[in-house]
Amino acid sequence: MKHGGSGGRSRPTPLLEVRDVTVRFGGVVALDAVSFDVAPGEICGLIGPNGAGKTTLFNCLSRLYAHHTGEIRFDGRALGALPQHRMAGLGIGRTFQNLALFRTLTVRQNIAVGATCRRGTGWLAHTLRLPSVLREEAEQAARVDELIELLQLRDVASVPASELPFGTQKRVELARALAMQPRLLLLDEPACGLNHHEVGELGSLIRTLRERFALTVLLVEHHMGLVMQLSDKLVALNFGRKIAEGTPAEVRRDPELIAAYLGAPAQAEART
Ligand SMILES: Nc1ncnc2c1ncn2[C@@H]1O[C@H](COP(=O)(O)OP(=O)(O)OP(=O)(O)O)[C@@H](O)[C@H]1O
Repeated sequence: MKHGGSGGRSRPTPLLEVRDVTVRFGGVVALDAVSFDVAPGEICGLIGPNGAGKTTLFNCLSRLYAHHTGEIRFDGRALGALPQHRMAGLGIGRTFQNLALFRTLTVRQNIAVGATCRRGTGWLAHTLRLPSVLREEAEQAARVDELIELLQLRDVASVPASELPFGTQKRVELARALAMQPRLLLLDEPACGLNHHEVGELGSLIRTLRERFALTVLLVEHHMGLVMQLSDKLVALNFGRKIAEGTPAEVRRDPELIAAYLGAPAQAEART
């Protein structure tokens, strides 16, 4: 049974609903009427060959890109209707394919930036140092400490991010995203650049984090071993179109997906 399911009878109300989303860059159709749902608590893998549209979809979910048609709903609310500055507090956290850390800030400071994105108190309360502000700051510091422990960053907490190995920087970025207390976590190629041992650890870490923080996860990943063993369901894209959706066992047998990865002639159609 899928995590977050209800005894296999009916699926719960989706946390994320993607409906007929289309994005064009000039003549290139990066996403072509893509639709799928992600249920609360689910780990959904988004797969497809290079240029399939996976990052474009992530960028639409973070409102970095606007979709031309269709609708994206998070917890029942249309994302397009929200001003961009409200996104940070909405409950969608993400990591980036090429890392987006503040390089000169320490590990602790990077993670703390994520925590302050969720600040609920206003500037006047901060100026007056009201008890609510002190309480909030204590809670944020405790969350940063917890994330430093969970992601095994204690020994490097005072080290500038730029001085750390790539795999450690990825854990810092993950911690910063979690500090925002997301309900939906978007992971863009978390296994990229990691060695075999680190990929194994990453799989267990993502599971642990899902349980600990009641997360729903959307995962873009080229590492098929990881995405197949971790995901409750998969959505496969090719040339911007959804070509398959289902459990890993169902999707891995899909002829169109196999052809897309092997580059069969049938898939060589232009997308313009
Ligand atoms: N900002 C942009 N301007 C123009 N074209 C873009 C832009 N972003 C993406 N594209 C194009 O849209 C298509 C989908 O790209 P996207 O990066 O979403 O694919 P992807 O599945 O994430 O690929 P990869 O696995 O290589 O990261 C590609 O043809 C890409 O060149």
